[in-house]
Amino acid sequence: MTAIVPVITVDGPSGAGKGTLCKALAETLGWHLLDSGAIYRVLALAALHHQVDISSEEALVPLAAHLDVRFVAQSGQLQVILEGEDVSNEIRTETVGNTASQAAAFPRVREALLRRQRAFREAPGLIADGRDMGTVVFPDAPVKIFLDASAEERTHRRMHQLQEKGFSVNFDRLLAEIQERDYRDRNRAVAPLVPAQDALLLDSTRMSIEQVIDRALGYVREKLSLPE
Ligand SMILES: Nc1ncnc2c1ncn2[C@@H]1O[C@H](COP(=O)(O)OP(=O)(O)OP(=O)(O)O)[C@@H](O)[C@H]1O
Ligand SMILES: Nc1ccn([C@@H]2O[C@H](COP(=O)(O)O)[C@@H](O)[C@H]2O)c(=O)n1
Repeated sequence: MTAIVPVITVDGPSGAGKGTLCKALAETLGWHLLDSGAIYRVLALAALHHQVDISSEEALVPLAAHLDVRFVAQSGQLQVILEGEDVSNEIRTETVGNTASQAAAFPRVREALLRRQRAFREAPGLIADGRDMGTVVFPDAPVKIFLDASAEERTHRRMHQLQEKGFSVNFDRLLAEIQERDYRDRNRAVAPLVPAQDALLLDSTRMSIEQVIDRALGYVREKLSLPE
């Protein structure tokens, strides 16, 4: 009999700190990492590159089904390769994030990406970062975390992140973009951003990165009976 590979799901809105927490969990436990948002972002970028109409589910489904994307681990970073080109930085803009969220609202687009995401479930375990990891993609995951923070705090975090990369950012415009994306992700008909019923709710608004990691790791160890 094959053992079921354990999954830890971390869902939440943009800028809540999911990627940061997931990376720390993956490194500490030595497990695999799925950044499902990167898949939606790559789809958005492919649509922009190939002038595919982002408002057409019909046009997006074949693109999603045949998406030529690879994730390559290099010096502790995950490189995202689309059609042979390194797009790791290009997919991180708010424009691509917003386009991804429009494409992600289509049920058949989500369906086309489902198997690709589930294929990341490999021994010894998987940390899955996204919006619907605990509710749709891995509903049987033994550990689920929903990581949140206020929209203002998430905007501050994103602003610092973008400024560090040399982009100049307007707080109010960024907040409006984040709120627009939140609204779309939370209110779509399929796989909306909601906590799984059995998820630990973690509001990181007033928590440092270290506090979030400590709290999450404590919860994971308790749920999976792992030693300290
Ligand atoms: N608890 C925290 N306190 C302060 N800054 C944080 C905290 N958690 C994460 N950050 C910072 O906030 C920024 C966004 O974090 P991260 O990329 O992990 O968010 P995310 O939820 O994965 O966002 P997205 O879904 O858009 O990819 C990063 O610069 C990160 O260092
Ligand atoms: N499981 C997921 C992951 C992401 N999305 C959509 O993609 C957008 C970009 O995601 P990031 O985590 O990289 O910011 C996001 O706003 C969602 O619309 C999704 O639907 N499901």
